[in-house]
Amino acid sequence: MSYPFLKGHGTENDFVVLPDPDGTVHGDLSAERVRALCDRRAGIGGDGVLRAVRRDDGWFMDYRNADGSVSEMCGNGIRVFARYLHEREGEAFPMRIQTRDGVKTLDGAGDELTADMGTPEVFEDTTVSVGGRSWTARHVSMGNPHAVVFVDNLAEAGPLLEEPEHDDGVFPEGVNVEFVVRRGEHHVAMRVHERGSGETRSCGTGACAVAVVAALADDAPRGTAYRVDVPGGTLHVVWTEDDRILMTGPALLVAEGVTDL
Ligand SMILES: N[C@@H](CCC[C@H](N)C(=O)O)C(=O)O
Repeated sequence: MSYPFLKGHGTENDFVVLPDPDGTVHGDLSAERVRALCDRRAGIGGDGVLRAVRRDDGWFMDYRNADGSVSEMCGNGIRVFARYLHEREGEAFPMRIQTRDGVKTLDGAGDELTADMGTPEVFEDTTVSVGGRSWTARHVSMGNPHAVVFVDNLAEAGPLLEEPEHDDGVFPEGVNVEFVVRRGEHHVAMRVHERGSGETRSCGTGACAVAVVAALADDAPRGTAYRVDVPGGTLHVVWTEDDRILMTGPALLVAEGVTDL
């Protein structure tokens, strides 16, 4: 069976978009099909899949990681999803998109879009380890789980070929781990190992979690804008007076076609 797809990315966190307005094309999208689509040699290639399903009350972003697992939210993905809805489905900004972490509002013009990512939850410190080396990490939820580690050098954690070890009691469903350095005032850079996708070029929810931890460490007033550099570009994050996280960054559609994968 052939079906349409598009390919897009936000700061080089890349996704296969699957239009499935009636929910009839992919049914219960299998983990096996997601893995085949995301395969960078035998498939289209991507860090995840964004399945677009129209519900009675609006569009739902059915996000899957490259290994076929489900996540609550994807910050770069939702900007790409909004770009798709705007350019191909005629949806106007601001637009509301349903996710497993509730409804998110997307707005913007031109190349950059802003996502209202909701209210962060900050928990106790925890520990993550790579290659026998351990760091203290701050546990932050942006709907999905993050462990944020400040380091002296982004190379410190090595190549991140495997999921960092973590406390399964704290993160029973796994965790996204960000390693972060300071670049200047309200300016940080990060690497990420994403749950279900490996080391990627960017993570939007991760950038939000990082900005939250940096703002707390800086005792920064609400409304302070943080620049977060990732290997694939730059995101800007603001923690607002009303306790919401606004993330701004690029979202591009770069290809489309049909596949029978
Ligand atoms: N790349 C995403 C996060 C995708 C989900 C994550 N891997 C998880 O399992 O929680 C982003 O931009 O936020």
